[in-house]
Amino acid sequence: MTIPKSPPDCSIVSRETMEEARSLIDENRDIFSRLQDLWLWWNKSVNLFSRKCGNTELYYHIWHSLLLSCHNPSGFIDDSNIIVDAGTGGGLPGIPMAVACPDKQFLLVDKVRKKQRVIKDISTKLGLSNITAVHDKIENVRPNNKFRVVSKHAFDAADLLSSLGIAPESVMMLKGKDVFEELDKVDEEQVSAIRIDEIDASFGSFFKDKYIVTFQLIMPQSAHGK
Ligand SMILES: C[S@@+](CC[C@H](N)C(=O)[O-])C[C@H]1O[C@@H](n2cnc3c(N)ncnc32)[C@H](O)[C@@H]1O
Repeated sequence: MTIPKSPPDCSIVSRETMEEARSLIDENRDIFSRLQDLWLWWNKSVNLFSRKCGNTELYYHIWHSLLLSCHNPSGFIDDSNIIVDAGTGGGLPGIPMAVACPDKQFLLVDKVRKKQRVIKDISTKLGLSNITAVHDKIENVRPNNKFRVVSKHAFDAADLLSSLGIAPESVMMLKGKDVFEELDKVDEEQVSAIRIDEIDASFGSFFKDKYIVTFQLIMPQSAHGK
């Protein structure tokens, strides 16, 4: 397996995927608008986003998150019904993904207890019964069925892969351009394939230098227990 070292090795997230994610926001305008209100309310007392964060930034956070639902590189994404959001913070990408995929179960994991209070409150108020808030380190999370992991701006790629308590089917991360340095540290024996897709910055400056990185793992679940 070759680990991509620099942007020229990347594919581009397709325009169809970008548009599909944007359409999901339009189709769910009411619930996302209530979500933004709840986030802004909670952000006054719990540090979820920067203090300057407003509706425009939250709109792009939602769009970024939905890209992780819509992006489906052939052969990389499995049919796992459980999706673990590692380092979810205030619920990104997990809450928007749970709105977009009501048939999947989402475990939103964060090691900070007060962030889990936020997730529980928002899930209840929005009626999202497919979200479970998990207050724990990702290292300790061990779903008992096939699962995949998503994560947005929360972990160094190599650190996340080595932290997982048991192996998911795949790991998909939204990352900045620092990902290329992080890939140097990835254990090649842990992954069978890596794919990197650059997000099309012609959709706006919030997409500049953003990448979706997808890993297929080869470690058998039983052999990776810690
Ligand atoms: C920079 S925030 C990103 C939050 C969110 N994903 C977003 O895009 O806004 C990183 C989050 O990861 C959580 N975190 C860091 N290490 C963790 C670990 N080992 N297990 C679970 N959560 C962790 C932190 O508590 C924090 O809420």
